[in-house]
Amino acid sequence: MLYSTIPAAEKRAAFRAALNSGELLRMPGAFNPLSARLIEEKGFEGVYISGAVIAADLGLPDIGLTTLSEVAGRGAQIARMTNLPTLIDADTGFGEPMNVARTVQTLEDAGIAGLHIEDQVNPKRCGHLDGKAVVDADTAVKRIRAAADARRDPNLLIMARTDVRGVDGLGAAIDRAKQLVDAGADAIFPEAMADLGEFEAMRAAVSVPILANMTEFGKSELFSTQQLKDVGVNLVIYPVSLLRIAMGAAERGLDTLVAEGSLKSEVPTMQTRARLYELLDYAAYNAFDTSIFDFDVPDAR
Ligand SMILES: C[C@](O)(C(=O)O)[C@H](CC(=O)O)C(=O)O
Ligand SMILES: [Mg+2]
Repeated sequence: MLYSTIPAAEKRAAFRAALNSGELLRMPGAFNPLSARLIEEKGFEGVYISGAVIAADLGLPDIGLTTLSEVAGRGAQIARMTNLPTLIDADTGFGEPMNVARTVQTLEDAGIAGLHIEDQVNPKRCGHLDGKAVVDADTAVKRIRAAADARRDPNLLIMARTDVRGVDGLGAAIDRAKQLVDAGADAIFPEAMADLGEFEAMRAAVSVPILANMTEFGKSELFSTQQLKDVGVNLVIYPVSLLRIAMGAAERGLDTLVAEGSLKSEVPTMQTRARLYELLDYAAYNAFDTSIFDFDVPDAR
């Protein structure tokens, strides 16, 4: 009931320990707060909070239109739903290095366990699209340094994402990743890797944990968890997958309603009321209520 029972600092410490365990952490993207609950219940190790999903949820393309307040607000709503660590997409950090510092503190206050900041220029775009541009090394390093210096909880994970692979190739992406680690990045998100060999090369080049982005309809093939584990990837995200699944189902349901005039044939595909209430832990709220009002006052009548 009321969800997360673990303070943010403990989630961050657990996230750090898990990242160093040698296991592959699987973090599907929660497309709303309740889905974080589902992710936890199904046995995943963490919850990802995608910038593309937050933007799409607001009916916006993922080109840096969302604000820090919107992202932190949604991040807090999702983080409070789960005892798992959450990793949030902080895009380019919402401005200059000073803004990045504020972003880090705001997301820390939102109860997030880790965040990633990328080296694209503003306006940014999805890392799997063509025509991206990146900032120079000096600016990218300043963003990460500002982020690392700003956190108050040393366990807040600062992950540097580099989009250089899609612009200047793998060699340049590896050089950039090394600079970002030297600047204080605790982990590297190499965006738009072409194949497993590229992940392997990145793994060999840096000493910190690395992330694989298994977003559909992108530049990377959808590798299995075993394949990613075998090349030494530490964390895998499925950022937009649950949104795509849910929106696909919503669209099919609406088509059925139009075609058949009722949703009767869709009912077997729906989450039942009982299952929804189970996820919400509805029964516990009833019990809580009872414990408040179930008392005996002999002289009250
Ligand atoms: C990971 C990502 O940054 C996101 O916002 O979820 C996106 C995902 C996507 O658009 O498929 C990305 O740039 O890869
Ligand atoms: Mg993003």
